[in-house]
Amino acid sequence: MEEDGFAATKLFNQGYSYTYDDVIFLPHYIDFATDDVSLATRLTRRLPLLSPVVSSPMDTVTEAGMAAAMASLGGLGIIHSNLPPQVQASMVRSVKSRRVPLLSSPTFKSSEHRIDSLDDFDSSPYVLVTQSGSPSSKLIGYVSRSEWLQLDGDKKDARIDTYMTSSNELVVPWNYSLAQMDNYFKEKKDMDLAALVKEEEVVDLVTREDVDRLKEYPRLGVGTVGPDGGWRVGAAMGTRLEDKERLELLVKAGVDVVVLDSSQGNSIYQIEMIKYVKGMYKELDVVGGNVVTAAQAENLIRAGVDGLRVGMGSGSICTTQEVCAVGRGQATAVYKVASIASQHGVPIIADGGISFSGHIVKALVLGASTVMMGGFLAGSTEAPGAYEYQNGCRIKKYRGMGSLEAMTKGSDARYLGDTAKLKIAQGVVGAVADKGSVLNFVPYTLQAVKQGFQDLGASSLQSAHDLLRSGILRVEVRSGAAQVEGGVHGLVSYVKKSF
Ligand SMILES: NC(=O)C1=CN([C@@H]2O[C@H](COP(=O)(O)OP(=O)(O)OC[C@H]3O[C@@H](n4cnc5c(N)ncnc54)[C@H](O)[C@@H]3O)[C@@H](O)[C@H]2O)C=CC1
Ligand SMILES: O=c1[nH]c(=O)c2[nH+]cn([C@@H]3O[C@H](COP(=O)(O)O)[C@@H](O)[C@H]3O)c2[nH]1
Ligand SMILES: [K+]
Repeated sequence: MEEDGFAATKLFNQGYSYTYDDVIFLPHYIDFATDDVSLATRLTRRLPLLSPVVSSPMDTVTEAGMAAAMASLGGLGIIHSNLPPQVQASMVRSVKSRRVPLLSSPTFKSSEHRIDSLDDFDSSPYVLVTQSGSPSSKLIGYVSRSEWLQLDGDKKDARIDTYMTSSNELVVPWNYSLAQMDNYFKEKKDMDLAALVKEEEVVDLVTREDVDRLKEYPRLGVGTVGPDGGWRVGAAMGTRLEDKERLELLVKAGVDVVVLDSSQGNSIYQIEMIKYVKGMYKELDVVGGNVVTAAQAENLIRAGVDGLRVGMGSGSICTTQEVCAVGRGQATAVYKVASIASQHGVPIIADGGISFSGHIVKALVLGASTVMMGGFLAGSTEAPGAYEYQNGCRIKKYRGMGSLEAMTKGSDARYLGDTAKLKIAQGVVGAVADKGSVLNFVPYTLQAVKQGFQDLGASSLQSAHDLLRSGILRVEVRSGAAQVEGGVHGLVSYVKKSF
């Protein structure tokens, strides 16, 4: 018999380090509709997700806004740790105190205060007025940016209570969903904002305009909701002594999972930290990594991890393979680590190197339970930072956590900044194009992933993994020419619009 394609085990045991673009799956048999594909999965042993997508713990990718949006999509955000532990913990709290994927962080004032300048409206079109001027007291009114701008010069400097709109009707429960917010605004025709209140504290405000914008995007499902009715959220931490204090604050804030953030997780530092976390906080799942080999994975599994993060040097901003000559092609890394982790029931996160939906299909079929993305999400509205213009293009900054710039900001200690003077970057600072809201492009991306699964005859992640391991699903390596052929070619010009 002529062999038609290869079983994955044959392909990945030939001494090559393959990346996603090197490999291609051969189609199998379709006996179900695209919408019958379920991408439901687990991030860790005990954390179920409806969508297999996770945002990277990077300071240009995941803060509270991204984490809330990822949770609303059924995925999860991991808040980076390149900031003081108190600030990271407050972001965790912020994500967990809302059920609409919006974050506006308004300025709070008391009625005797004055509005100093337009800066008070930087983060929100409204300033909220409470009895004491802090979020944890009774809401008595608000001032909108446009109203304040229309005031005469002198009036602008007057006490807020001389011109604010008084209202005691603005308040809605913190856990109102988008649909409930929409109903609220439909009923209250003359109201353009509502304040989310949790345990006597104003956690944020939602405007009619926000809700109308979100309604334009693909419909959200229930999202990743924890037992307390709030979004679930993860946080990154390191393996130093001071990270134990960070961990305590994160746990107090209600963090659902912690990720030990390192490029080479198979270290005495990480193994000790895994044991510490598992010993101290039995209910908390911990992700170890990064790893790219079975031996690394086995060590961390033995130490007690609940999930593994896979990838070394595959990230779009990574220079680790160039600088340190260590790493692995991401397709091989995912396949090899999944082979061992699946025997222990430990889910793996394929981290880095995702540029489009096909890469997600490859990662998931090769054994990952979720994909972690940095660059793919960094140009979105929800990523931290403001848009800028570069050569006429609207962009956002995206940088490696091992870039000199990110190290200087905060991760200095981890880079031996405390003991060594010679800093070596393992990442770059760059920019990515504006992609709009993740609430828009992620659902389309996931629909494309479902189409890939349908072509492979896999109606779920488990079924894809079974087809691959049994050798029914056939794989091949693409030659350089096959990769060119697989892309758009031979055109003078074209426009690529995917949805
Ligand atoms: N996935 C990837 O390919 C890569 C990711 N990165 C990202 O860059 C950031 C930093 O990664 P790393 O430099 O690997 O951070 P890291 O914190 O693991 O390591 C920094 C240095 O500190 C040392 N160290 C850690 N804990 C220690 C302890 N308790 N006592 C003494 N020394 C200790 C490590 O051995 C290493 O030399 C992370 O956000 C990571 O995700 C960086 C490079 C590659
Ligand atoms: O070599 C590196 N130097 C860095 O400075 C760096 N910062 C982040 N990361 C890793 O890259 C992942 C994101 O990759 P993508 O942009 O391809 O999604 C992330 O999730 C990380 O695993 C780094 N790797
Ligand atoms: K790279």
